[in-house]
Amino acid sequence: MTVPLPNHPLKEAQKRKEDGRPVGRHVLIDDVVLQLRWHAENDILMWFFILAALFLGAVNYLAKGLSSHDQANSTLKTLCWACIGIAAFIIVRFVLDFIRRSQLLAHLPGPKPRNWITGYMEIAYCKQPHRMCTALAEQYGPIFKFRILCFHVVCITDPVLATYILRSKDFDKIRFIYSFLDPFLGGANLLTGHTNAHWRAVRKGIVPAFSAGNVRQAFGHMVRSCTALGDFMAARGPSAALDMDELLLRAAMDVIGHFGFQRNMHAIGSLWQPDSEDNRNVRALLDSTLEVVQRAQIYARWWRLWRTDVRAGWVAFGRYKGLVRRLLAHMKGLPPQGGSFADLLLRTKDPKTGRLLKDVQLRPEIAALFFAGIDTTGHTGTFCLYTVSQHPKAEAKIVAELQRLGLMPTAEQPQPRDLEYADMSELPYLQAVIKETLRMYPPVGIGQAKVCAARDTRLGGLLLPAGTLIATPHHTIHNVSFNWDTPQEFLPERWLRSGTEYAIGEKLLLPKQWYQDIHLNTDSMDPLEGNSRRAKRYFPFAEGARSCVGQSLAMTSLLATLALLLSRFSFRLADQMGGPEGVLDSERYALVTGPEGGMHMHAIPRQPHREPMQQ
Ligand code: HEM
Repeated sequence: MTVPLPNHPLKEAQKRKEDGRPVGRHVLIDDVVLQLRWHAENDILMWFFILAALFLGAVNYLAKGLSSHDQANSTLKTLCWACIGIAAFIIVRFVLDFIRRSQLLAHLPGPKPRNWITGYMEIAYCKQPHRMCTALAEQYGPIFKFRILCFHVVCITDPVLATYILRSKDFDKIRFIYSFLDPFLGGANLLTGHTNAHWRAVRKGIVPAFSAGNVRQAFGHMVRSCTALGDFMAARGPSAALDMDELLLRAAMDVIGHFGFQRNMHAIGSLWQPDSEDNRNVRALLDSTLEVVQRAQIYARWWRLWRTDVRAGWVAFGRYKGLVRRLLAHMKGLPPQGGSFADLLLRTKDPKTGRLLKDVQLRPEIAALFFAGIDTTGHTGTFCLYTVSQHPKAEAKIVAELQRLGLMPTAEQPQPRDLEYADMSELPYLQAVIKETLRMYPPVGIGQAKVCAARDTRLGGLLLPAGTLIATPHHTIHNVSFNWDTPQEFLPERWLRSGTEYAIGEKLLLPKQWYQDIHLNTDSMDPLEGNSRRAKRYFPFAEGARSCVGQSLAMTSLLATLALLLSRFSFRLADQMGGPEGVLDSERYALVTGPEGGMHMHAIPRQPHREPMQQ
């Protein structure tokens, strides 16, 4: 069906040798040409030859003045011309390839670039590219294309094709884009690396840490941390406009610190002592995590060290790395506890050497866990509180659910019983609220699948030329009118029906030939078809092999946090947020979508409320 795609053409030749397939001369030439093009697209080889030509030219010029050896000069000249020739060859090949790609994709609809050279660059630099993509999908349909510089991007929001791409092994993450994070995380890691043997070893090694048993074990800590957060909010009183985003990021940091590394991060506890060393550390850590996320786009201007924000970004990355080093030292000092994240990671072996991972390999994995877990969970919790505050009927239903479980203070029972792990499965409406919020505000809004084909690839009836980036933007898939009824409405009730995440109806969005050889269906009424055969239209945690490893932890921690906070408080948006329009305006995508400047809310205690816990 689709041509299996390697990430690098040389690897393809190697694989062919390993599989015992012929590696003829023409195949090798093909590989070399592909390799040159691959490098040209990554600029490396082209720049190498251009710089080499310039260098040799300069040496030749100097040598002319200093030496009378004509032969040396002519050798340098020849080398110089050879470099120019190779660089020109790469450029010509690249231009021809670019034209070919443009022609092959010409039949797809898409916005016209405002500027011929940069293409549709504004989507890469705007504050809300996820919303821009959604608007484009409404205008151009389930498949459209745009170009950023020389990169052609095909955006796929059709559920069948998107599900196929996310599940298929033929499409990998594009390292070119993810590798921009590596310097900040200390190297390639579970999140940013290729789907290769190393990734498989790490993923397989740490997956058991996220088992239901381990999440259950961490539950007591989640409850204690959120109760302390509630006590802090109660002490501040209803008139204070609390930045709920910061508070929930702190809660997420506490959960991940404890879950992953059995380390008390004091993120909530230190709120009581704003001038303490602990709070300063947490603030620095929080800032640096935020910096890593919000300033990830810094790569575009990392060298502008005269700019204070760029310098602040670098300082933050330095702090982040310091934290990771301390966490690794802490992990190594822990008694071995079979099954914990720290223990499993320390026992993971490098598939190349067969030895335990080295410190340089462990650090990026630790950084990635913090990076991937804190902002996603924190911002989701924030948007949940926001949506509930805007929908009193939904809030009333959550309150009724909590009341039924005896988790709300009542006149007869002013001190409700403690939240237990078993309650998590008894909160279907609150779960529906979280799912609906993740539909409308998926933190990874632009989606995971920036996958790149290294060879022409057939995707159903669509031929994707080599080098095309494929995006399956989660926000768009979740919010376009052709995938959902009334997508703009906050309707947790839709999640009370089973199978809501699957594409519904017999109707396919595109002509039948677009789906050739893709054996996924959109008939959600057929229970005989396994879920793996059904097309999805909901991917907050992505899908397939590269889906979120921490989703069970995230969902449990969100449920517990929201149940505890909503049982004690009712939330009202602070005036300074400027109402729903202001919140919409503040939304900012920087790898993760969050409210820029925080989400300020008043926490109004429900009567009668608990006594604040003594710190
Ligand atoms: C509401 C919360 C969360 C959401 C919506 C979320 C969403 C996602 C998504 C969409 C991806 C794929 C991203 C990409 O490949 O570009 C991802 C990957 C990942 N997430 Fe999460 N995540 C959440 C919480 C967490 C937590 C709590 C952890 C760990 C403590 C975590 C750890 C990871 C890791 C390690 C990956 C990379 C997995 C791989 O490629 O093998 N996430 N997450």
